Amino acid sequence: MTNEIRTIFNRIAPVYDQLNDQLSLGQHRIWKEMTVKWSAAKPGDTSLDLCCGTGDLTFRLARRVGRTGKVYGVDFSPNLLNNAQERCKNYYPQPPINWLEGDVLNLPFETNYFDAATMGYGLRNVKNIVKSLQEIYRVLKPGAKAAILDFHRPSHQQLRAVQQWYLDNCVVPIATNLGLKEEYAYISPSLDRFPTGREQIELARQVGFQEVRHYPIANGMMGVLVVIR
Ligand SMILES: C/C(=C\Cc1cc(O)c2ccccc2c1O)CCC[C@H](C)CCC[C@H](C)CCCC(C)C
Ligand SMILES: C[S@@+](CC[C@H](N)C(=O)[O-])C[C@H]1O[C@@H](n2cnc3c(N)ncnc32)[C@H](O)[C@@H]1O
Repeated sequence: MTNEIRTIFNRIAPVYDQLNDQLSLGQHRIWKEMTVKWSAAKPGDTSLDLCCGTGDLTFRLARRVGRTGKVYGVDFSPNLLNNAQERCKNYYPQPPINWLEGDVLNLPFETNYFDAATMGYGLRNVKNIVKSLQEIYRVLKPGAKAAILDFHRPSHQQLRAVQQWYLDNCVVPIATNLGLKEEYAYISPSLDRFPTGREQIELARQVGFQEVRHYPIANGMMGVLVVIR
C-alpha cells in the first residue's frame, strides 16, 4: 500500500501544481494560507511541513518563520521533492529549507523538537492515521500546534453530490487526458475511507493532544484539524 501511494505521487509530479491550480480554481492557495495561519507559526520558530510534496505549504511556512526560523519539509516521493527543490532555488531562497525524503510515520526528529507543524493533503493518504498523529504529537513541543488540511466529504447531501459530480466529470476526465486516470480516480475512494471531522477530533484526543478543533472550509469539502500538544 505504501509503495502504491508513493507510485501515485511520483507519477503525478510533472502536472501536480498546474492541476491543483486548475482544479481548485486557485482556491487551494487560500486553504493553504489558512492552514499556516492556524498552525500559529511565528518568526524564529522551528517548523515542519509533513507530506510537503512540491512545497506549497513549506514555502508559506518559511515566509512566516522568517530568516531567524527553521523549516523542514518531509515527503516520501523523490519526484515531488525534486520539484520542491527546483521551485525553491528559483523562488524562495531564504531561509534555507531542509528537504528530507522520508516516511512521516517514522519521523527522523527528536521528541519535543518543533514549535509548529503543517500537513496538507497528507493525512488521508498515510496508511495509518493514528500512527501519523502519534508521530506529530511526539515531535511537537508541549503547547505547540499543528494544522492539518485535507479533503472531506461534505455532510450536506447535495454538496456531496456536487463534489462527486465534479470529481467524476471534471477531475478524472482532465487527468485521463494526461494519462493519469487511475491516479486521480484514487481521490474518491480515499475520501470515503477518511474519518469525518468529528472522528478526527476523537482520534487526536485519544493520541493525547490537549486541545483539538476541526474547521470545515469550502462548504465542508475541505477541513483543517488543529491540534495542540
Ligand atoms: C489541493 C488539490 C489537490 C490535492 C490532491 C490531493 C490528493 O490526495 C491527491 C491524490 C491523488 C492525486 C492527486 C491529488 C491531489 O492533487 C486541488 C483540489 C482540487 C480538487 C480535485 C477539487 C476541488 C474541489 C472543489 C472544492 C469542488 C468545487 C466544485 C465546484 C462544482 C466547482
Ligand atoms: C496530495 S500530496 C500533498 C502535497 C502538498 N502537501 C500539497 O499540499 O500540495 C500528498 C503527499 O503526501 C505524501 N505522502 C503520503 N504518504 C506519505 C508518507 N507516509 N510519508 C511521507 N510522505 C507521504 C505524498 O508523497 C505526496 O507528496
